[in-house]
Amino acid sequence: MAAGRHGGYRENEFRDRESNFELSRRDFANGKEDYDRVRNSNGSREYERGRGRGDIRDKGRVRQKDIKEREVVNGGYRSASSKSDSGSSGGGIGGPRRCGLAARTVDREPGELSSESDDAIESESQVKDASVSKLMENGGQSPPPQRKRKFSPIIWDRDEKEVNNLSRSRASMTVAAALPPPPPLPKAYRQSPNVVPDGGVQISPVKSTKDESVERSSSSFEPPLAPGSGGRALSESPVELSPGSPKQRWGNDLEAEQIEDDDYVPTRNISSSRWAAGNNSPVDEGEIVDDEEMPRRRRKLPPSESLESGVQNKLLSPELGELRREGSERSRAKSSESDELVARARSLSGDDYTGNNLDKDDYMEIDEERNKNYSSVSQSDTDSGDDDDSRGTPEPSPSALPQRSLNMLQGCRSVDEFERLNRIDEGTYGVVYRARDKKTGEIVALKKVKMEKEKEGFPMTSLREINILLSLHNPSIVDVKEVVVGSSLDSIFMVMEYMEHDLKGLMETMKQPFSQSEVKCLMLQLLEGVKYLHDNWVLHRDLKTSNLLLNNRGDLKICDFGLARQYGSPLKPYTHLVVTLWYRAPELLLGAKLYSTAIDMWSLGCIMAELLSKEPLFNGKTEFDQLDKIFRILGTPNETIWPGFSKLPGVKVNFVKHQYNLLRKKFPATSFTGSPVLSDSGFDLLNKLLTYDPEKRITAEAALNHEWFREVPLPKSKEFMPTFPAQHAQDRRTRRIMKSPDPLEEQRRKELQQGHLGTGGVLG
Ligand SMILES: Nc1ncnc2c1ncn2[C@@H]1O[C@H](COP(=O)(O)OP(=O)(O)OP(=O)(O)O)[C@@H](O)[C@H]1O
Repeated sequence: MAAGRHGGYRENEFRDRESNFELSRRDFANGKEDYDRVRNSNGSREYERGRGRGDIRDKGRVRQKDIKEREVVNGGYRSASSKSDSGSSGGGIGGPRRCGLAARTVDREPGELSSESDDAIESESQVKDASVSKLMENGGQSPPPQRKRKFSPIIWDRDEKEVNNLSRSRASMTVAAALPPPPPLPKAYRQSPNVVPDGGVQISPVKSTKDESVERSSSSFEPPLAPGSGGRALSESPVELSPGSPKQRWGNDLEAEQIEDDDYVPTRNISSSRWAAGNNSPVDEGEIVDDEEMPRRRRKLPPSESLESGVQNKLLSPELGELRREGSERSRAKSSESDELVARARSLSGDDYTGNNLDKDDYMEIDEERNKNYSSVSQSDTDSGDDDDSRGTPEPSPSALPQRSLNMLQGCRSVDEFERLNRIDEGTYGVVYRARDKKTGEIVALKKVKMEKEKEGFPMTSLREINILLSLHNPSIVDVKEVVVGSSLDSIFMVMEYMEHDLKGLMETMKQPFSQSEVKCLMLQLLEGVKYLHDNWVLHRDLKTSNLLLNNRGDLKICDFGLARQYGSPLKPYTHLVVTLWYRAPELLLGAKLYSTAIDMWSLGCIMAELLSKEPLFNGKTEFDQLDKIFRILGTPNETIWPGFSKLPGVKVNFVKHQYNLLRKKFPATSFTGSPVLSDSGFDLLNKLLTYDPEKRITAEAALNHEWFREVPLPKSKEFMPTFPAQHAQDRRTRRIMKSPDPLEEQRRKELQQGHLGTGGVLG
């Protein structure tokens, strides 16, 4: 399938009248060849090469230019001290090798690095090329010549009543037998399955995505570990460490009181938890939690096979387990309760579970009534509500769930060990606070799981998010350090690294959009994160600018995995109501029965356009309006450019036929009107991300290799990215003037209207 993925794009995609001839001619002449060259180019991973090494000569040169130009760019630039933070993870984006393109200094933007010294540091780079994507490739040296998407995309048939009924009946075991086999994730696997052209599965050795160099590079961004901090890092920003007045104490000011009220949710007869019963009083302010005691409890798990082997071998992909194990201090520093939580969260979310490994004594007694209450966890194990896990993923028996759900939180620290500084934002699934770890002084973000909408148990979206985020380790994915609990078991917080901005909020404050070289820097990081996700069988399904965090060191990180999903695992119907409307792929809008990683790539196209123009590309108000906006800009698709289009459930009437692709008008090569300019190759990438046919849409890996990243202006180094005043003191909600419609709200509305699950699609 992947083999033909991009083959037809150039011939079939609409182009606007002006650019049509030129682009088509170029594309026809060079299209396949270009693409193959880009895809297969050994020297094409320049960005990754550049990561973590920093070209000193170039830096010096560019810095001077940077200083001259800093006035003209949004925000300021980091101080020299932060610039010198070049040993950091990734160290900044090195200048890609030009592969024959001669970059003129005059074409460079501030912070853009030359690739002149690439050769000189090549050998070093081969050691340091630690990005996960690189490591997924053969030998860590160069991409394999024909890397394909690993597994057939997902996949379901919403219309098949039989399937739906079976799903709903949760007769998972029997249904599973009739379904396609799961991705090969048996325990012993240390390999990643790749689809080969003949459709078979090719097993290629998988490298740990968290090898030492990754660790080295990522941890170099981290502040030193505090002695006795359990490996947690000290605050990255000492300014934040001003002693909090009593008013600042968590749950102590007015809002906090309110929050604490909110936090309090009846504990559903949970009486055996450490917080509810075992240790009745919540941990007092200032009280030091007995760190010794908690691990002791946890260690009842047989270490050899418990969570690490049981979970990590089975979950997202074998690599992840290795990642976590082979890690580094940072990985080890993660509390083992997180591991336990992962395992248990997984058990709750229906993943295969090695619960037998748990020492029975580790469980607490739970009466039958609790069992009843907690079986709702299983009931609510749906994908955004309308799908069902039962098709093939064996679920733990309801009677097992309560024990696990209770134990899952045992051993977690209390949220009282954090001082709440301010509320950052509130999303669909949780409120996010900025807080300070009282022990270490580290500034973190705490995402409180929203419970109020989940009458029937712990929200599965949150379990999934916790589960996935604790498993993923990549410089472009926000790091979840641990999970802590509030005054009741219903008050759960994810402790994340704190990031000063999200891109949506940031762009709302910027006077000018990001420059091309800045967009390249951001897109490269984003693509690396998405490639890592897709390589590890995860679809994000809600990529948008508000879910992309940026810190003042130029690091971009993907957050909000509430809608994320493993793909390739045995199967269940997935909702098409994922991805916030503005970033939602046309196949989802049209109710396609199959979807896969390509939906994330469409979102990336929308994000790239938004970064360049500072405006959302398609800001529809409804699904229909969204499609209409897309068709007006890209042309109305048809069978020629998108085979299978006419059979999509949503295509039940004739759409107005917009004949041309007008995208180039929005992003011209040159502009006198202030429109964002984009070179031919940049436009080519944008077009490939916004390709209608998901089979032809570009993959994250191919996008990373796109020539746009090798041409001038080169990607700006992270350390030369502009800095912006931290928005932490503000509630980001107040900055959010426009917010794209929320997919879950939309879903609820639809379900209410329909009274049942429709076939999906705008007209379906
Ligand atoms: N680690 C973090 N550091 C700083 N801010 C963060 C962090 N994580 C999230 N935020 C802020 O909180 C906002 C909401 O977070 P998140 O998207 O995870 O919540 P959500 O409830 O899933 O939101 P949504 O409604 O977008 O799905 C983000 O847009 C971002 O502004």
